[in-house]
Amino acid sequence: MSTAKKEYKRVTVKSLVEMKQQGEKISMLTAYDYSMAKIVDNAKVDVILVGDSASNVMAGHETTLPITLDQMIYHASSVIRAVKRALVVVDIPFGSYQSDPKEALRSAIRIMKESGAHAVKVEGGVEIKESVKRILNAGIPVMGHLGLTPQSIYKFGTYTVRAKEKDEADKLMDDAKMLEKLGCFGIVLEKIPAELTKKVSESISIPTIGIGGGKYADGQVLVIHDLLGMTHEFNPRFLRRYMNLYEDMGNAISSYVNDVKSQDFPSDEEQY
Ligand SMILES: Nc1nc(=O)c2c([nH]1)NC[C@@H]1CN(c3ccc(C(=O)N[C@@H](CCC(=O)O)C(=O)O)cc3)CN21
Ligand SMILES: CC(C)C(=O)C(=O)O
Ligand SMILES: [Mg+2]
Repeated sequence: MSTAKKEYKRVTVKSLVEMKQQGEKISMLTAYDYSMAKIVDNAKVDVILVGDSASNVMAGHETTLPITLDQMIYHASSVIRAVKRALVVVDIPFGSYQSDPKEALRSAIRIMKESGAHAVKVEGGVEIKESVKRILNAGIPVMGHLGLTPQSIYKFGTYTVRAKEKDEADKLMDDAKMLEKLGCFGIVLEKIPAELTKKVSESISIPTIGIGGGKYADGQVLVIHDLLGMTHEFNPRFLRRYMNLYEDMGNAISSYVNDVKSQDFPSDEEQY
């Protein structure tokens, strides 16, 4: 859209709001470890999310519920060591902010202090209003997350599209406006109709970041393992795969096994 794009040496929460004002779309991806974060940051992704999806893709759990605050801090510390440019946002995991605002602030402070992250993300709207306020009051930037909120999967039972009905859509709009008013710097909109994303994005001045939220979001986020094709049984419509690493890595590893078995590896040149 805009012609002369500004170069960002370091992306800050202010840069993201500026990008929205300039009509420059925001790119966001997950990373959970040092090596991957280095590649993602070098590719100039604007925001790196240390997502609680680590519970699925790193630990093999079925949902995001089991991952702990200590485990999130471990992932976030590894990512932070690699990152020079991106803004690093960390999911506060399930059970570390829902009980009360003081617990929420304690969890956010632990993440910031022990990992060196730049911001935190929490799921939900009016239900967690006081917690969001408390964290923001401590000077910690907060990103919201509305629509499909995986930490409350058992309330719904399925990962179907959210906010198709008017009452749910109205609540989402109210929640988005509330999060903006409180001072959040952005909101993830997961798996909701594109038209609702459009309405929300036009109604607030902070950027919306979609995952299955359609083309009108101010930015897009995906789980890195999905984009690279390392996950092969996860096939939602919103996912665009740029590689087939599950297959390619499998083939490379099979070749290694064959070379070891056939004594092709190591060769004379590969020994001392
Ligand atoms: N690998 C991975 N990628 C993700 O995007 C992701 C995770 N894990 N774990 C945490 C959450 C869960 N998320 C999800 C989970 C399922 C769907 C989904 O669309 N699932 C089904 C459809 C289910 C239905 O319609 O009932 C699909 O089509 O795969 C979307 C986002 C997004 N997050
Ligand atoms: C899918 C994104 C938005 C997320 O919350 C995660 O990766 O945990
Ligand atoms: Mg998450």
